[in-house]
Amino acid sequence: MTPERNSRPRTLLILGASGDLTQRLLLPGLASLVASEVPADRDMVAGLRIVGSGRSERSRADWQKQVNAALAEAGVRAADARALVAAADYVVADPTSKADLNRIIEGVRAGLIIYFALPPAIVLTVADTLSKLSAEATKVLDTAVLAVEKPFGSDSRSAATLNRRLLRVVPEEQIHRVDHFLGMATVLNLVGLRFVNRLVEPVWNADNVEKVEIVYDEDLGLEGRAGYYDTSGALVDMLQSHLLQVLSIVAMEAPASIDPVDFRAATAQVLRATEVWSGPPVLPGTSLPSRRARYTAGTVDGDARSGDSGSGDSRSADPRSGDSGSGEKGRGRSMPAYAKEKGVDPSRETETLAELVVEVNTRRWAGVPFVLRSGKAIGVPRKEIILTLKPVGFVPRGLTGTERPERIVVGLKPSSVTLELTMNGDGDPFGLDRHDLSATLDAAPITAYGEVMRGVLGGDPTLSIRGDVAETCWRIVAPVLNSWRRNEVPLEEYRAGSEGPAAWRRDITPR
Ligand SMILES: NC(=O)C1=CN([C@@H]2O[C@H](COP(=O)(O)OP(=O)(O)OC[C@H]3O[C@@H](n4cnc5c(N)ncnc54)[C@H](OP(=O)(O)O)[C@@H]3O)[C@@H](O)[C@H]2O)C=CC1
Ligand SMILES: O=C1O[C@H](COP(=O)(O)O)[C@@H](O)[C@H](O)[C@H]1O
Repeated sequence: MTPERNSRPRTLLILGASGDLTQRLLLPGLASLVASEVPADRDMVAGLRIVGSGRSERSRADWQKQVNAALAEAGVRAADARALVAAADYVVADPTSKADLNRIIEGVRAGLIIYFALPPAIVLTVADTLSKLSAEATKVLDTAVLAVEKPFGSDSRSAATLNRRLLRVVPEEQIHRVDHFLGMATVLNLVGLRFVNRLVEPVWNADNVEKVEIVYDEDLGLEGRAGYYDTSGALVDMLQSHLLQVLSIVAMEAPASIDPVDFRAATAQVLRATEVWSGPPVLPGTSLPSRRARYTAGTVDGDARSGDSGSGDSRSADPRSGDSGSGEKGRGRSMPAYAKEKGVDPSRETETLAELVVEVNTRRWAGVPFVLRSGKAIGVPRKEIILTLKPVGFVPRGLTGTERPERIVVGLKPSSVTLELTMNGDGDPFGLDRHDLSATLDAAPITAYGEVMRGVLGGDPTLSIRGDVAETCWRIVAPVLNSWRRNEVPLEEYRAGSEGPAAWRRDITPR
């Protein structure tokens, strides 16, 4: 049975609608489609019934207000929002209860999309519950699409189990494994940048590239998400999922087309060839291919250059801010030490900053280290991909200032592409300096989650993670998770608002 694509009316059932993901990302993503100037986007959401569900008591009117607020925030005119808001409904239900799910799903008369906006720990139970529903509900599920968030399982085995159990509910083509980094405009732009530009395409390989860094450093802290984050940490939250997906596009061969089969085969090939780095040390100060650290108290104010190594000394927090910490976004915020955040179990040794070096064992990339890094509470957020190029084979005698390598820097947020070139500096034509050729891209009108929703609602799996790939990503990081569990890699500290432990700072190529 094929999913009912774009058949209208359809019902989007969000399980866990009272949560952070729904509020901050899913509804704004949907709203960006409604606000889109592209008719096909608006078409995708026209006639949609957005049903929120959760155990929390909540009224239909409250939910409609929340949907309406997201639409208004995206600039949707009240007249255009009216039908969607009026059709929106909220059902108090436990997603692990058969009776509750039967009650909701039996009533669905049109194409059903179920979005699991739920803590990863209960996803398997919910999948199992879905596989045991009444005949009437099961009939509705026959054509349903299931959208499942990351992290998908907690290791290769549990990911394989989850795959099998989801397949008891719907076939693979109706499962959408979400990774919103694949919906980021800049990540998708990599495909065009890499494969269409004569200047870029020929240098994108081990003959020309010394090192690739994929960095996603955020100034945000825990943001009240201890329940989830404290059991995952930076490696699982960011590297195992998002950054490996970015790597798969950075390193893939040109697919024959950008249809889902070709595109996903090309990215899967990269991840199947990816392993923890086994070559000579890449991260200075350690012979290991990974490092981890967590933040101590500090102030995130954007001026991190004087950051220290994270002594755990809460005196570095800004006493004037009166801010209790990471519950808010923005700058100039004092943050408590991660270990003192509400809901954190300090004995878990959860890392908030992780670095991992991997290799991609393909003809194109063998021998090139790929450094993945992501941290929270970092003073100067950096979200970019940096390709450091190898020096040219010959430099005419007399040219000076050629030591600094050229780089291609792709900004993930904000979106930009910069070619860092060596050219003549002021005055002396043969004394060279670094100059940037930079293009800043306008913010995409469709958010990354809007792009995800486009795929989910449109039944297009191009940006959905294949089931086997979800398992592969765990295989890649398993040796690191194991060595961290065995305490072979020390958990270092950095002050919130700094750039990470002092000893690490020089390693990520400075801008
Ligand atoms: N938040 C984010 O920034 C991002 C989140 N994600 C992913 O999205 C998913 C959801 O994240 P998020 O919204 O932050 O999660 P939350 O912790 O906010 O949980 C979402 C909802 O799930 C329900 N819930 C919690 N525990 C249970 C339980 N034991 N049984 C049944 N329902 C439960 C709660 O609703 P109620 O109590 O009303 O039932 C809660 O509001 C996760 O997989 C996460 O990794 C992905 C990218 C970003
Ligand atoms: O999935 C997640 O992503 C966000 C970072 O993505 P962004 O689009 O919000 O910048 C990260 O903060 C969060 O911890 C993680 O769960």
